[in-house]
Amino acid sequence: MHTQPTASHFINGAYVEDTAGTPIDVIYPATGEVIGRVHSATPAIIDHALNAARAAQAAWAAMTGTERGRILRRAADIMRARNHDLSVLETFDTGKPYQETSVADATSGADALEYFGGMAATLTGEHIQLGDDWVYTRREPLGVCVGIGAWNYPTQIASWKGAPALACGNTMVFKPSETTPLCALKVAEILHEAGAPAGVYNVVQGLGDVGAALVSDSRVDKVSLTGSVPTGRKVYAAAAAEMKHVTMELGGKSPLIIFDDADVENAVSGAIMANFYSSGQVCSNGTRVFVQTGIKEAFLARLTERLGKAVIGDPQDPETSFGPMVSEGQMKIVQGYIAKGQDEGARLVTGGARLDRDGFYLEPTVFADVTDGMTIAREEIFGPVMAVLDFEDEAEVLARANDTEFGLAAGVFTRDLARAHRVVAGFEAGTCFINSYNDAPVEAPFGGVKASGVGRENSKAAIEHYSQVKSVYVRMGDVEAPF
Ligand SMILES: NC(=O)c1ccc[n+]([C@@H]2O[C@H](COP(=O)([O-])OP(=O)(O)OC[C@H]3O[C@@H](n4cnc5c(N)ncnc54)[C@H](O)[C@@H]3O)[C@@H](O)[C@H]2O)c1
Ligand SMILES: C[N+](C)(C)CCCC=O
Repeated sequence: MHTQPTASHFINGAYVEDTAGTPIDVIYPATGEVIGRVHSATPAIIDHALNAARAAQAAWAAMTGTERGRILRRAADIMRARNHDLSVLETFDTGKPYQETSVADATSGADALEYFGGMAATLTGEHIQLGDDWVYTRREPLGVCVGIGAWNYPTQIASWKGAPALACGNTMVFKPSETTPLCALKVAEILHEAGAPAGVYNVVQGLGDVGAALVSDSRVDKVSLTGSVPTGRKVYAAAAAEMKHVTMELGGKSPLIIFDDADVENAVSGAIMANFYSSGQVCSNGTRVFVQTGIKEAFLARLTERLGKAVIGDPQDPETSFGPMVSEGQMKIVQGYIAKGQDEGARLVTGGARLDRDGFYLEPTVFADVTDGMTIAREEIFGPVMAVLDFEDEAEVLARANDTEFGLAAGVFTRDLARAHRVVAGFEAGTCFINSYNDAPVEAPFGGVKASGVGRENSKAAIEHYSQVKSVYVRMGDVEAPF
């Protein structure tokens, strides 16, 4: 099958193999078939990648922002031109429907490359006049950045981390999730085809042990992780031990509040986008759907009707709108949560079963009459399971929405815009939506508060997390000293 990569790793501008590393099978989630194999990075491969990134960094940073930006923008153009092939690969890697990958993955990666490519030339310090003396600041790169990815958006994550890092003059070693190792290799290939010098963007494969080895290496200046909260705690602690910079894009259990006065059709569309896109495997999903009692039955009836229209099947078929879980393991985790929901007394409105076909397919599932203490209302499920909770008034629902260790995202549907802004101001969440859900344009900061993360991806905010400011005091006259 054409998904077999040329080799496991991309280092110093070339594909590299070391078959001494543990084999990692690439499994197509729609069939369960093994469609490729990579090898986990050995210590020699990790060493090679970090040395390459270290060696390339000074010359990359010495280029003008215009030159670096031109390369990133060229990479964006190549990525867009290859959107079809990259989307097919993303679908093999993740099982997400081509209908999604063709509009949301390589396109989002290209947006990041284009946006930060455009911004690279504008990254400057400032001048601060102090009488005759003055201070100027230099915006400098951090050095070598390590990116570690989750499996739900492999092309997007590799690009969202790589683009701002490279724009600022850093180099990167990226480790994709072991579940989806293929797409990041293409990102590396494209960047180098666009003119990125050897060593500027490298990819190594592996499980958590490879990630941990990268995080604790003294050649690394910054770590950006997309992953679960438990992994985030470990990575943050390891990075802190050496005072490295971090970005943590972690999990969530986000609230979506639907008031009685909301447009039902839009609220249902928002709830679908907040729960069933990518078969529910989205970090920012609004999986605690608080519905005001006056609209509840109309909402549930229309939601069930709309879910009946999901086209579940071969994810490479452009007509398919709902695909499998990424892996058998993830499917089993989600099945465990569905069973827990039933055991704890939630009402199964629709779905709940595994499909009788090859691959890791679960039905879109909705539970109603969920209460705050139930496991499905407290833990991140990362699958197509929506929990609908009742509420009566605004103050009550806001307090319940915030009663969680997570704080990635939150949304509200209402026609009363004053209320919408008031509710959003009260949300303890980093990424919020009014009468919409899960939009993530590159121009907007994306990230979480509380246990959901540290730092922001995308937008101008990301620059703060991939650069540091040096302050230079310039005295124009004599120096006064006490003795
Ligand atoms: N906030 C966001 O932007 C965002 C985006 C996508 C996914 N996520 C989160 O990711 C999770 C799902 O992804 P996952 O199951 O791949 O997460 P995970 O935490 O299991 O793994 C994430 C990555 O970390 C690596 N890793 C594991 N242990 C490590 C260690 N000790 N040191 C260094 N690296 C280590 C893994 O190999 C993988 O590449 C969910 O919680 C989801 O919410 C967050
Ligand atoms: C672009 N989305 C759909 C909001 C996904 C962002 C990454 C989280 O999983």
